[in-house]
This record gives sequence, structure tokens and C-alpha cells, in this order.
Amino acid sequence: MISPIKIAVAGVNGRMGRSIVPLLAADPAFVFVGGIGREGSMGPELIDRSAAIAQADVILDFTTGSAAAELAGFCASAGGPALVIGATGFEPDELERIAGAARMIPILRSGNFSIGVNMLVGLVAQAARALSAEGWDIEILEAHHNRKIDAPSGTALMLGEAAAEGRGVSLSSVERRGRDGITGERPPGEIGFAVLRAGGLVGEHSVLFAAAEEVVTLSHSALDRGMFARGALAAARWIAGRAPGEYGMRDVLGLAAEGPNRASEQRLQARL
Ligand SMILES: NC(=O)C1=CN([C@@H]2O[C@H](COP(=O)(O)OP(=O)(O)OC[C@H]3O[C@@H](n4cnc5c(N)ncnc54)[C@H](OP(=O)(O)O)[C@@H]3O)[C@@H](O)[C@H]2O)C=CC1
Ligand SMILES: O=C(O)C1=N[C@H](C(=O)O)C[C@H](O)C1
Repeated sequence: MISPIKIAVAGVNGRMGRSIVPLLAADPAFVFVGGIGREGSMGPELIDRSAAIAQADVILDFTTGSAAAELAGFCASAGGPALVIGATGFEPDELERIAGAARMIPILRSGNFSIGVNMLVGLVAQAARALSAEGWDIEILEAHHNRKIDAPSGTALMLGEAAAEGRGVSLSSVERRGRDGITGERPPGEIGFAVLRAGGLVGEHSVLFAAAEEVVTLSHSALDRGMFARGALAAARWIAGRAPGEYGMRDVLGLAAEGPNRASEQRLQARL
């Protein structure tokens, strides 16, 4: 008999943490060893971070970019466990720390664990490749609930990376994060981001390819965050026992070898 995978959840008191714990309890493939919270936070499931690192095979992180980067460092120093990072909102130095930790332990990081978004990434790259920057403007719109603290969303950045990859440019050289005031005309080739925060929206993403006389829109709507939780558990099952390295959800879904190609996938992951 295969032994169950021991899972700890960082951010256990949050929206995603609360979605994951019941799924773990209901699945005999997993044992929930406890949750990691912010220092001083209370809750029946909370255990000490070092106890979680010692006991778990895989830690699922749904905290913040900075907390996830810190946890990656602690896990790497201990030589394990594997880490699945769902948190978003990273500074560049935090991504570098995670890449460093992934030389010691397996780390899977994705700004979105849904099947639909990870498939959409490939479609966006394909459309951006086919529709040239001279005639087609790319704009990325995202809308989330009013408790979200980072913007643009990790998913919007994934989609931006895919579009930039399709165009053969780096996202940082063409991105426009919001507009205000006398902005001037839109330069060709720009990839724009627009952000809404309202009510209880789970997650809406659209990529517009707009020409003078027609518009193509590729979009995804998340209807329930349980779908992200199930994706994170699929990622945990996939990463348990893997070699050290940085992986993404497209590896889990078998999409990493398709467009965008493996090299662009790595660049894409570096932005989430
Ligand atoms: N990849 C994906 O598919 C998805 C990713 N996300 C991302 O996951 C993250 C969490 O989202 P959500 O659950 O909605 O957010 P919440 O704010 O509801 O939860 C975050 C939790 O992390 C805890 N936390 C914050 N800092 C630390 C720390 N330093 N150490 C330990 N715990 C900490 C918070 O503690 P406290 O309760 O004390 O504040 C809180 O319980 C976000 O970055 C979000 O963008 C969300 C959905 C899907
Ligand atoms: O904070 C959220 O809620 C979500 N965050 C992720 C992101 O930043 O893209 C994924 C999903 O859109 C929900």
C-alpha cells in the first residue's frame, strides 16, 4: 500500500487554506499534519513552522510573496519538504530566493492552479504569435474580490508573459501597468494591464487582441476557489518525491512541452 502524503498548509486560516483543509481530510491519499500561520495568529490547526517542516512531505503555501520566499529558504536549509507555492505578489529578489531554494528542494510555483487558465496560457501565446504588434493591441484585464492585496494578479502576469513570448519580446520591455492622466497615444507593441477590485469576485481574466476593425477576446472565469484547491492537491501529489528544481502547473498538466515552449515556460514562471 502507498503511504499517504503528509501535507502542511501555510496560510491555513486564509480563504485558500480554508478551502484546502476539508479536501485533505476527505482524501485518503493525504494526511494533514497542521497549518502554519502568521506569527501570533491563533487556530486549532496551527503548528510551529519547524514542526511543519520536520513532519510534512509537502507544504502548500497560500500566504504572500514575501512569506512564501521566506518559507522556501527555511525548507531548503532543512533539506525538505517539497513546496507548492500558490501565493502571488512577488518582488524580483523574492523570486531569486525561491530559485535558489529550488536548487536544494523541489518547488512548484504557479499563480493559478486551474486547468482552464493553464490551457489559456498556450492559446494566448499562439494568438500573440499570429496577430502582429503593428495591427493588434494586447490588453489584459483582471477582476478580483475586494480583499486581494496584490495587483496585477499572478494570473494576469502569467498571461502577459505568454503574450510577450508569442511576440518574441520580454514582458518588462513592453508592459504598461495601468494608465492615468495625459498618457499620450498608445505605442504599438505595448501590453497593458487593467485591474478591478470589487465584492466577492473569485477571479476574472481576459486578454484582448484589438485591431482597428475587430477584437479577439480570450477569457477565463473562476466560479469557485475549490477548483484552485483541487489543482494545488494535484500539484502536491505530482511533486512528492521529485528531484530538486523549479516546476510549474503546466508540468503537472503535461502542457509544458507545448507552446509556449519550455524556455518560455521557465521565463513565465519567473514572473508569477
Ligand atoms: N495559485 C492559485 O491558484 C491561487 C493563488 N492565490 C494566492 O494565494 C494567496 C492567498 O490567497 P487567500 O487565501 O485569498 O488570502 P488570505 O489573505 O485569505 O490568506 C492568506 C493567509 O496567509 C497568512 N499569512 C500572511 N503572512 C503570513 C506569514 N508571514 N506566515 C504565515 N502565514 C501568513 C494570513 O494570516 P492572517 O490570517 O493572520 O492574516 C492568511 O491566513 C494570495 O497570494 C493569492 O493571490 C489565491 C487563489 C488561487
Ligand atoms: O487572490 C486571489 O483570489 C487569486 N489569486 C491568484 C492570482 O493572483 O492570479 C489566482 C486567482 O485569480 C485568485
